[in-house]
Amino acid sequence: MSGAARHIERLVRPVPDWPQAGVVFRDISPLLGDATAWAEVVDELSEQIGDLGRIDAVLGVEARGFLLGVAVARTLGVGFIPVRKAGKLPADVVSSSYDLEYGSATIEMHADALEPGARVVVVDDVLATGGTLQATIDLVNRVGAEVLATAVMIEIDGLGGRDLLTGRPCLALHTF
Ligand SMILES: O=P(O)(O)OC[C@H]1O[C@H](OP(=O)(O)OP(=O)(O)O)[C@H](O)[C@@H]1O
Ligand SMILES: Nc1ncnc2[nH]cnc12
Repeated sequence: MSGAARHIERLVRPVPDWPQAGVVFRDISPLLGDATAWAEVVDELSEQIGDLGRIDAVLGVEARGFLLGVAVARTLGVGFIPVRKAGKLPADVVSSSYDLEYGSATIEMHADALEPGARVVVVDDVLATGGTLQATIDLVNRVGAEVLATAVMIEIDGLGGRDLLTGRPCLALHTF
């Protein structure tokens, strides 16, 4: 197990039956509060993304995807593009709706956020059903840019996320 995976195993708190019965919520708050562990997680994911070759930007999905995505973008020296829940971005947007482990949502990206042909990586904290990452890939495709890979700290096994995200690498530091 890598150093980052050990930190994730130790510092991500399982909360049973939240936000609804049957879901084990993986709370990253204790990990965010540990500066050394968080730095190692950000550095390890950034290194794996850096190995994929040149990228033009990192995308992250509101809200927890912002925390990791901004840190990874800064580490790699590329820009960060926010993908937000519906109704939050002020200029023209592209939208996509999806289902996740405990509900459904619509996400949006500014229509002019990416040049056609841009090569990006989408970063999030958790991969569960894959609905959020797949909807983000759809947004990127709609503006003519390319998702080289998706990258998460935590993959939740048994929810089909990895099977949904075929066609490009899906990096994950640890699986629960
Ligand atoms: O693979 P999926 O089934 O799509 O689930 C993963 C998504 O669920 C969580 O976000 P959530 O929508 O709960 O929003 P938050 O970041 O605002 O807490 C998590 O941060 C991922 O974005
Ligand atoms: N079980 C879970 N824990 C944390 N975030 C999630 N997003 C979707 N499912 C989740």
